[in-house]
Amino acid sequence: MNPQSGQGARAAVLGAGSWGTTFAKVLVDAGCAVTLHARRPELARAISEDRENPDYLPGIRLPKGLRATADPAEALRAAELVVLAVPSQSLRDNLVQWAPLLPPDAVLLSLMKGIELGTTKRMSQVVCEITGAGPDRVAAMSGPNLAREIAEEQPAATVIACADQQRAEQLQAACHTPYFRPYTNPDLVGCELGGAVKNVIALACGITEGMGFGDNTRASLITRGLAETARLGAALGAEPTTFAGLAGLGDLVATCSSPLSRNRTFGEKLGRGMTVEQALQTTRQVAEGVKSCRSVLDLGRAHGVDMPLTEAVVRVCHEGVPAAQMVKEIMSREAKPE
Ligand SMILES: NC(=O)C1=CN([C@@H]2O[C@H](COP(=O)(O)OP(=O)(O)OC[C@H]3O[C@@H](n4cnc5c(N)ncnc54)[C@H](O)[C@@H]3O)[C@@H](O)[C@H]2O)C=CC1
Ligand SMILES: O=C(CO)COP(=O)(O)O
Repeated sequence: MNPQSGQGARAAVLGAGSWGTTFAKVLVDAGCAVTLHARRPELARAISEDRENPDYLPGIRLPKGLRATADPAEALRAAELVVLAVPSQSLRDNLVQWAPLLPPDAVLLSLMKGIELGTTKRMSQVVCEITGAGPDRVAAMSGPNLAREIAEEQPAATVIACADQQRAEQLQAACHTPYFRPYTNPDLVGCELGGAVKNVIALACGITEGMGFGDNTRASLITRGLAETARLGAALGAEPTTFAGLAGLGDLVATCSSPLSRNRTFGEKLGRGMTVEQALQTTRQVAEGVKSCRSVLDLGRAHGVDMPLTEAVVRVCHEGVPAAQMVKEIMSREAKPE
């Protein structure tokens, strides 16, 4: 990648779901040469030839310059920027297969918002572990970025987090378009935690929405959700200001409020009385919080951080506790100062 500017970079986007496809379009619109990797050849063909991803972004016209392939080696050939956009819990398996194909100096950008089950690692930590890349080559993007709105070119901002400021600026230039405005932030830990925990809080918001509660409930959950995210961040060395920014409050507000959010929608189904299994059967795209609520809680416990909302979501999603009982338990916790 051009050391001064990432503009015009040769990029591979791995994962042709709703966000991978949308971000591939952003990169093309910003002037990059992009190849998108889809698992199924018929989807790769539809993206390249019909210029549509009918499974994940029906009705969105994709740019002419966007090529897609089902062959990861072809996507990765000579890539300077490699974008990872698969579900968090499948990153490790996917990356083990892709690692031998990665060009040695490529910059690796994670779009994922989750914490790995079992290891409690953030996605950038998994990327470093599997690829051997140092922190100067690994970045994460996070912010209020509901894919469909961005695919429709509705204005939005985001954060590119990387320990190396020059790298972050390269990536910023690589994806800056008239409708997509990236900021940089050196706080990778805070940005990744913000993205992962907001999915859990969005599930909680969906659950209460499904039970018929209104805006006071949602605002209370967003605010207390932010408090527990910031507590976790403090324990893990994140910058407190990150949580007041796009990757913290910004993403929480968007995800907890939008009917486009898969996590909120999933929660709504639980709040209306579906079981997790029933809700999963009606969900095609990933709702990361359903699995990550457990790894986020494990991470909190490992660092002695109290995360009552995350714990409540784990109890509803994985311990069979009815949503109404969960609300009662949360509301009757010991009274304390804010
Ligand atoms: N969709 C959105 O609005 C946004 C999503 N994200 C994050 O980006 C990441 C990717 O999300 P989306 O593209 O939305 O997900 P999606 O569910 O729309 O697509 C997932 C993609 O990963 C592929 N994949 C590879 N291995 C897989 C496996 N083992 N199981 C299931 N799918 C597999 C699928 O074929 C598909 O192309 C997630 O961590 C999500 O939280 C972040 C910002 C916005
Ligand atoms: O991360 C997102 C918005 O920033 C997308 O949220 P969902 O995964 O809940 O759809």
